[in-house]
Amino acid sequence: MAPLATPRPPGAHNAPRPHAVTDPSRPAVADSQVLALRAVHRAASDLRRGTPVLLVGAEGALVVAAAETVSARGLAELAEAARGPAVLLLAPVRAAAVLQRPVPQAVGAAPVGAAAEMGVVALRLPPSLLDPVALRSLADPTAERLLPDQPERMAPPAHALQAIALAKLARLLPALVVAPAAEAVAERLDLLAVKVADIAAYPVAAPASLARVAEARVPLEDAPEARIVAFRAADGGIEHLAILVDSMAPQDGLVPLVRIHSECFTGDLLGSLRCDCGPQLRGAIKRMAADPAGGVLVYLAQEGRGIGLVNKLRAYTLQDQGLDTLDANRALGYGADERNFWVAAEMLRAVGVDRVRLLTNNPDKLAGLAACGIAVEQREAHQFDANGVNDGYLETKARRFGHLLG
Ligand SMILES: Nc1nc2c(ncn2[C@@H]2O[C@H](COP(=O)(O)OP(=O)(O)OP(=O)(O)O)[C@@H](O)[C@H]2O)c(=O)[nH]1
Ligand SMILES: [Zn+2]
Repeated sequence: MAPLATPRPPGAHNAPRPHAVTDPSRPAVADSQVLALRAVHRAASDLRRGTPVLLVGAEGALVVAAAETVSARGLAELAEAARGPAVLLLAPVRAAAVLQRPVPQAVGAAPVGAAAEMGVVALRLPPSLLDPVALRSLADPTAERLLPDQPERMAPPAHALQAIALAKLARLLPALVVAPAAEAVAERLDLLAVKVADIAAYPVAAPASLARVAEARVPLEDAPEARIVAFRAADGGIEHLAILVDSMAPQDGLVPLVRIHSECFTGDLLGSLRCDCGPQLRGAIKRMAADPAGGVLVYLAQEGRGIGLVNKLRAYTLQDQGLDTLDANRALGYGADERNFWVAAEMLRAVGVDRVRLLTNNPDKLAGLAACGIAVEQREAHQFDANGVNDGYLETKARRFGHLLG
């Protein structure tokens, strides 16, 4: 299926997009954009290390550290750079659990994708809670312990939403200890500064910078002519893969089968019975090889519907305590589905595909891909039987995510 491996000429696509995916040897990404992506990625890495970072915008600077990772040293740096008391930022559903009462934003039964998944709540922290163990307990519903004091609700500071967005990009729990910052002190402490506008732009700007970095023939059991193409964004983040599956009975001019598959370490590699990812992955490749149009499987490095493997394991713990897959995500402070479909759309265009027959049961994927400029000409159902363990998971996808059956 040679055309799949050849990028289309610019302008061949139906819908507008922010940037073209380019040859890595001739990056079309502006230097300023590379710097912005790099700053966001570095700030996310610092949060993961427990180091505070500075969020800078028109409304001043906020020094922030992730509640999950911050150490005593990080808290001391934060206190030194602060010019006001530290507060804890939490997603509304987590804040409601900590306060043991509803907060106005937390509408537990709201539909997927509703505004209830946005928002942030700020809590005043008494000194007894400014401690790494207490902060982890406040952030993580799977690590709760009895605390000496209760935090109180207050108005969130400027840049609070962007702080939550940065924690999510870092695949950390969206829970941050923050304070208004003295920029000069933060600079002296060598804390990294990132612009809030760059955090806001990142979900579209990073995929727009994807470049093909490697490509190889990898014969698969069900698709002997398969090729894998690797893509890397200018921030240096983890690579995404496109698996090009040639048809065993090719016919030119047909719309290819496409599957957007989010990484699932447990299901794809280990054969976990909690989900249906393994059968869907292997089944998609098999179907593509048998289809006259062949296909592309986009393998997104967005484990756990974009919350990361560690948070997915936490979500499993909560599911073992009785929550379903959707409420478990929300209890952690995440939305039901945090994936970024720009990544998939840019990769498809880069391999010459802008019209697809999408293998999915998920209506949000159809809409998400279409919103990123890919013409979804048809949906192909991609259902596998329940296995005795994932029955409740599949039932929740049908009932609460609106998955289409058949
Ligand atoms: N957060 C979370 N992610 C899960 C859970 N179970 C599976 N996943 C992740 O869900 C993703 C797989 O979703 P998809 O196969 O794209 O399924 P879908 O969105 O339900 O849609 P289709 O399979 O296309 O119909 C993978 O990244 C899995 O790691 C869970 O209980 N919680
Ligand atoms: Zn899975």
